[in-house]
Parts: sequence; C-alpha cells; structure tokens
Amino acid sequence: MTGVLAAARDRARDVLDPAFYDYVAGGAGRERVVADNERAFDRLALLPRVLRGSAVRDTTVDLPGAPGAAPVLVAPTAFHRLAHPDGELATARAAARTGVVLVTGMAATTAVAEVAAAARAADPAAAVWFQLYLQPEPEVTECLVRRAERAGCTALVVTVDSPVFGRRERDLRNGFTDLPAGYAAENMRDLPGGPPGRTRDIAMSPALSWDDLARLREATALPVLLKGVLHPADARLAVERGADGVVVSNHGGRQCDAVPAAVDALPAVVAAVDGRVPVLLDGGVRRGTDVAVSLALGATAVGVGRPVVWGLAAGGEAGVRQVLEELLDEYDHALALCGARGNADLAPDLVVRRGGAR
Ligand SMILES: Cc1cc2nc3c(=O)[nH]c(=O)nc-3n(C[C@H](O)[C@H](O)[C@H](O)COP(=O)(O)O)c2cc1C
Ligand SMILES: CC(C)CC(=O)C(=O)O
Repeated sequence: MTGVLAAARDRARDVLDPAFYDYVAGGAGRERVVADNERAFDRLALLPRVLRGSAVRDTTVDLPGAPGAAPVLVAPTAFHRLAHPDGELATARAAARTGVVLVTGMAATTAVAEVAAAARAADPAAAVWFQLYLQPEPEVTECLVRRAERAGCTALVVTVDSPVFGRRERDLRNGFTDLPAGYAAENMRDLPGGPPGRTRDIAMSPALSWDDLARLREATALPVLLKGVLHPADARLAVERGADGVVVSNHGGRQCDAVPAAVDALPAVVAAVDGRVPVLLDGGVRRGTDVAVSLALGATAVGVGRPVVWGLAAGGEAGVRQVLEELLDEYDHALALCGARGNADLAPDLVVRRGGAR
C-alpha cells in the first residue's frame, strides 16, 4: 500500500500500543484472507470508455436510511478510544463532514447515543447505522435495538459471519484478550441479565438461525442489512427473509482464513440478489479505483475498516477525514478516467482480469 492511507497506517504503527496495532492489522490463521482482500483488487483492471464523460460527476448513492450518501462507508470497527482519546466521537464527526455513513456498533467504546449526537452536531443530515451481533437472549438484542433507535440510527447491520470468534494468532501471542482498564464496550452496559452499571460480554453463538433474524425483523421498523454474506444462496435467503441489504464481507479476513476475497465473492451475490436490495462490500478497499471496480461489479457502496482506524490513530478527526476524502477524491477521479458521468455508468464490462479477459 502507498499514498495517504499507507502513511496513516505507518503513523498508526508508530503511535499505537503494538498489541492494539496487531489486533487491528491482523486476522485469522496465517492471514491469507487479509492479504487476498487487497490482492484481489490488484488482479482486476478497469477498462475505460472514452468520449462520454462529464465535467461534473454524480457519486452519491441511495442507501437504506441514508439517501444521497457517499459511496464509501465507515465499516464497524471496535474500540476507537484505543486508537485515539476522542475515539468514536472523532470518527463520527469526520464521517458526517464527508457525507459518509458511519456504522457504529456494539463494540464501540462510546455509547451509540453520544456517537449519533456527535455526527448530527457536525451535520444535521448525517446518517449513523448500528451494527450488532444477535445475542442468544432476545431481550438483550432488543434492548440494544431500542438504544440504537432512540439514538436516531437509521439502519441496523447484523453481522452474521461470526458464529464463533476467529482464531487470531497475533492476539493469542500478544495476550490481547481484554480491553485495558478504563475502556469498555459502552453499548453493552446495563443490559438485561447483566451486572447493574457494568458491561456484559459480547456473545457469539453458533446456534443462531434465520428465526432469530425473523424475530429482529419483527422487533424493529428500521432497515436491516446482513453483514458477512459470501454464499449466493444465503444472499437469496436474506432477501426472501426481508433483509433490506446485504454486505459481502469476510470480516476483513478476521474470521475464517480459507474464504474468498470479498471482491471475488461479489459477482455471484449480486447475481443472486438481482437488484432487489442494495449489495454492499467491504474488505481490502484501499483506493478509489477499488471503489470503482466494486461499483462496476454491482456493489451499491463499499465499507472501509482498517484505514479509518489508521487515520484516527494518526490524526483524530482530521486523520479520518483525510482518509475518507482521499478515497472519495480518488473515486471521482477514477470515474472521470473511465468516461463515467456517475456511478450509474459503471457496469461489469468495465472490469477485466489483469492480463486477460474476465
Ligand atoms: C479492528 C477491527 C475491528 C472490527 N470490529 C468489528 C465489529 O465490531 N463488528 C463487525 O461487524 N465487524 C468488525 N470488523 C470488520 C469490519 O467491519 C470490516 O468487515 C473489515 O474491517 C473490512 O476490511 P478492511 O479492514 O480491509 O477494510 C472489524 C475490523 C477491524 C479491523
Ligand atoms: C469485539 C469484536 C467482536 C470485534 C470484531 O468483530 C473484530 O475484532 O473483528
């Protein structure tokens, strides 16, 4: 990686506690998927059209609960206060000021109400989504959903790729298993069955099923997106079971170290969903051209995880803004170079395998 995002990563490596840096940078097993998410974009090339562009390009997208958003989202990442003292509040302000949807989540070190308020203070039109893991006890999940609703979140993102926690060898080696004293997953405080005033652990359960999703569907009027879908049959099921969007994601290579790169899994999911709901992607997006490739292959928008944490560690709100603005500027530039007047001009015929036809 080179450029603004790589500089942020290098700065982050200098300033962060090495165990936290490893937690963010690392992934499951031998980190084959972490690497492949980025490399898969290197294997794809853009095939531009000529003499049909526009001096002004429309890069906005309509997402559930976020009309007119930027095509890049902040993917949910845990524990921002370990990256910078301003934590999720800085991320929220940066996302709001760049028109980017922030997906905050259960593992945030700042409560969702404060995060959403900070985003709206920066831009009253800012959209914040809430990511959750369905908890084995439905009343715990429901309490989290109510908190997100009361905070003014406009969509829920349910992460379904984590029936169990991935085996992350760097974390095992470093003993990074608990948050340091003074930090907590604030959304997990004062939940049913939990110790009063204290936080519950985030539970992951391999016993969850589509019925649990149906229960959530009935419990809220908010749009619900499923994050962590790779198999096209699951994408089809998700739509049939009422999901309002699907996020193609392998959790940044942090769960199973044998799955395909996110962008390689995208076309089959797009085909299965067949335009019925938006398909988003995250994993390995590091350049505006990666955004263009993803949208050309049928994604409505893409999420970025690690680069946001690097930006936050490197420079707080300004650091996150720099990362997001760079990606959005590069994407607009890529559109111009492809002869596209906007996202709508990107189509699968603009993407070929590097070194040969797709
Ligand atoms: C440090 C870190 C923490 C993460 N925490 C969460 C989380 O709490 N919930 C979740 O659904 N995904 C989580 N993810 C996965 C991201 O949402 C996203 O899928 C992934 O980071 C995208 O890949 P990228 O980092 O290559 O952009 C986390 C990723 C990282 C790097
Ligand atoms: C606290 C964890 C559940 C966050 C996570 O999903 C991750 O580290 O990938």
